[in-house]
Amino acid sequence: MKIQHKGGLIITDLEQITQIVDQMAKPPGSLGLLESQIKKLYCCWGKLHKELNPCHLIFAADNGIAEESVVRQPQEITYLQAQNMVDGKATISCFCKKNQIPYKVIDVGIANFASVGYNRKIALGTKNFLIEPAMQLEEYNKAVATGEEMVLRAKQEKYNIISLGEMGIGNTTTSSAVLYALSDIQPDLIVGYGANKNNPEVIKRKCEVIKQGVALYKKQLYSPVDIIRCVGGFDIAAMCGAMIECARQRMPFVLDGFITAVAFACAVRMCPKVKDYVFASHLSREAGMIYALELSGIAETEVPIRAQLALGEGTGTVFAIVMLRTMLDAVWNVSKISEFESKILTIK
Ligand SMILES: O=C(O)c1ccc[n+]([C@@H]2O[C@H](COP(=O)([O-])O)[C@@H](O)[C@H]2O)c1
Ligand SMILES: Cc1cc2nc[nH]c2cc1C
Repeated sequence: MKIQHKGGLIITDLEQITQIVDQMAKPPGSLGLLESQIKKLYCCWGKLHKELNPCHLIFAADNGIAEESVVRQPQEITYLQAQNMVDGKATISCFCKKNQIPYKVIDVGIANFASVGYNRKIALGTKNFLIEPAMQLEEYNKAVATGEEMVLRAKQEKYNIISLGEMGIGNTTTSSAVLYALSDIQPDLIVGYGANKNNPEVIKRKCEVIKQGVALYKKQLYSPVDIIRCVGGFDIAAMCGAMIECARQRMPFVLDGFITAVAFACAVRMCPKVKDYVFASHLSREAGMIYALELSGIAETEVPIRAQLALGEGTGTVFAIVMLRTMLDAVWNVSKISEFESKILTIK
């Protein structure tokens, strides 16, 4: 890897990137996690970029399991909120616009005959996994291919970092089911309120559904592919495909909350080098978040933001992008500590 720093210095490895950050006029290490993140960013790219050029991808889909009383929200909200995103009227749209982050909404399976954003609709939602597998292998493959396609497009469009978000009523249940099947961590630890804050009935029902669903397919769940296909969702499959494509393209990507973290846990199992490209953004309020991160080897200390967020859509990623963008600018514009020395000598 060769990176050219201002002043013509050629940087050939991580040690030298470290040097640039350490040479900034500040006490060594005083920018904490931002320092290690910026070093990781350059390792991902393997070349000089002075600007962060982010693209935010939101995968939207419905989940058949929503009909099992695991949510209090009507399924139609997936369609309506995805449309709000496209129309600039969702939280993620406002967050992105305010921070000059282009975003794309990709319909991978909203349960409405009309499509929203990029039409990559695979079906009108997945199936209810208490009755039959959430999706067929062919459908899983289509979702993964859509994730890959969107990352390849972003690469061609010269974006140099991807952030991921999702929208789908019922997807905290599919995510907990996937995490349970992947890890065997007990459901009561990894089930949260989702979009139904402080509703204990929902938690109880989610735990039952997850145990029952995973037991139903026990003999088929050998790999993350089987798990996503049987109890997951199109959004999880698409994000998994996107993350693996990011690793192939040397494209760093930013996680949001629980659903993205579960997709990541699957992606890492399938392709361990995905871990070299991931940036966590926040610690979602959803109970399973910490377990999903831990399972995929991300320590709590690597997560920059704790703000009790639990919205999804990729809202937490926006703040992580702003942090990275701000730090990148400082790396190239803060003067060097060595410049103090010459000035002090001059004064003397
Ligand atoms: O990202 C998270 O951590 C997160 C936590 C709770 C809820 N959500 C969002 O809420 C929806 C899923 O909640 P639920 O209760 O319908 O499973 C879905 O659209 C997610 O984007 C997201
Ligand atoms: C209104 C609403 C917006 C959302 N955005 C992501 N998940 C959501 C769930 C609901 C219910």
